[in-house]
Amino acid sequence: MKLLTVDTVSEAREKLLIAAQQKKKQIEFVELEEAMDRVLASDLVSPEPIPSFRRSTVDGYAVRAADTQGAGESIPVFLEIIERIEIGTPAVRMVQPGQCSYVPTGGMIPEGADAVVMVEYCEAFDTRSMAVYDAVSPGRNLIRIGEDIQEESLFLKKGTRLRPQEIGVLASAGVHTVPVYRPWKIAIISTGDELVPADQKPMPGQVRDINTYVLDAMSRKYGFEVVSKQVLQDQRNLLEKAVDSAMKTCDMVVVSGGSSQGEKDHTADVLDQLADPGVFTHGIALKPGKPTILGYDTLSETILMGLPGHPAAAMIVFELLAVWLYLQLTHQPAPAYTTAVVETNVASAPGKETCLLVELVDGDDGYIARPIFGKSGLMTTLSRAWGYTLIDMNKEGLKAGEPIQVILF
Ligand SMILES: Nc1nc2c(c(=O)[nH]1)N[C@H]1C(S)=C(S)[C@@H](COP(=O)(O)OP(=O)(O)OC[C@H]3O[C@@H](n4cnc5c(N)ncnc54)[C@H](O)[C@@H]3O)O[C@H]1N2
Ligand code: MOO
Repeated sequence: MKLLTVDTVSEAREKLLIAAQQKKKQIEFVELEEAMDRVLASDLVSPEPIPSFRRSTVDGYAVRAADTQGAGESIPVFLEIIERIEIGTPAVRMVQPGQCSYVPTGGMIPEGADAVVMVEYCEAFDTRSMAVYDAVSPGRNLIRIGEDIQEESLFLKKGTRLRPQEIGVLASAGVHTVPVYRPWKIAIISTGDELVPADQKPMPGQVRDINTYVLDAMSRKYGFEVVSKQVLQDQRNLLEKAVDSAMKTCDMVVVSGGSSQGEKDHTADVLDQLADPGVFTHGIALKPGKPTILGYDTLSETILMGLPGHPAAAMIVFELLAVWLYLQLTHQPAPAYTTAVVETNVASAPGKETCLLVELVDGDDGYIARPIFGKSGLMTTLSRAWGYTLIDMNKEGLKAGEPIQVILF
């Protein structure tokens, strides 16, 4: 086992990124129906404008706007009807001055016309002409060519997590096979002789397993594919076997517990022994989260992560490192944040970056961040938190009223 110095969060991130960039490109194509929640792996440029023809947004009469000037509720202008355009078929006849064509909602605007008057403002005068009671300006009640997506324009950026509205954009642009990042396969291993599943009543000295559930939920929230979840007794050979087998199939193996200095804390040794080059960080200048372990195996291209057993620390480290790394590599934006002023003075750990959990309450000039204090073994602190702020390791703390950035969970 190498002697390792403690890294700052940004040093640890940098090392993780360098390791993960060695992994092969991970792009696959999925059918549009399967693309929801996947992350786009290429910038998408439309070869054609959308819509490709001018469309009416109402049921009405396509007119030359200039012809309607002076029309009003009691003063109609009279226009000759030259065509009834059907939805889904091209408009045939050009609208000349003094003429109009009926057009349904979504129908093609004929040549010559530059606006549509809604049927409510039109009255048949005789079989061939229409009294129009509304003055419209050019462009009224129609969608221009390329108004949704311009020809040759970038309409969806690499790194976009596809929501239903993006599925709609892809459908409109005719992208039915979508380039997306292959989700990282992750194995979650929790260690501890004291752990029992959530559906069991713990005996004295035992606790219910939290981390497996939280890490599974976090992984799924951010789009990892969870391939295995195991809870192991604190036995080195069991951990070796589980990590060795997970490395064969996974992009990331996360072990919670056993990261510290106790007699049963084997995680760092095991990860370092099984991987090449192995562990590159054991200890981060972060509170909570100090005993974090990070490593990489070149042959299997696996990122290895040992998380502190304390549940709040495990979740925070996973968010700050595993999620951060995955978002970076898939070009996704960082989690959303808001600004707030901190409600009270807060002391921070000297020489360590402090992750301060906060609730947000409404103040006169925006949000007030109310700190949530509590040990990293307590899970409800995270459940109450709207988000967190990172206090720089060179700062002594925060002063009441100081503006901060709150990264939202
Ligand atoms: N002498 C020292 N002791 C400790 C140090 C230290 O620097 N010197 N660091 C403390 C800090 S900070 C943390 S965090 C923990 C990290 O410990 P481990 O990663 O070795 O984790 P464990 O000892 O296995 O567990 C710690 C704690 O968390 C509970 N736990 C573990 N796994 C789960 C789980 N899946 N679900 C729910 N709770 C879990 C476990 O029961 C312990 O209470 O070390 C400190 N000690
Ligand atoms: O720093 Mo440990 O990671 O609280 O609880």
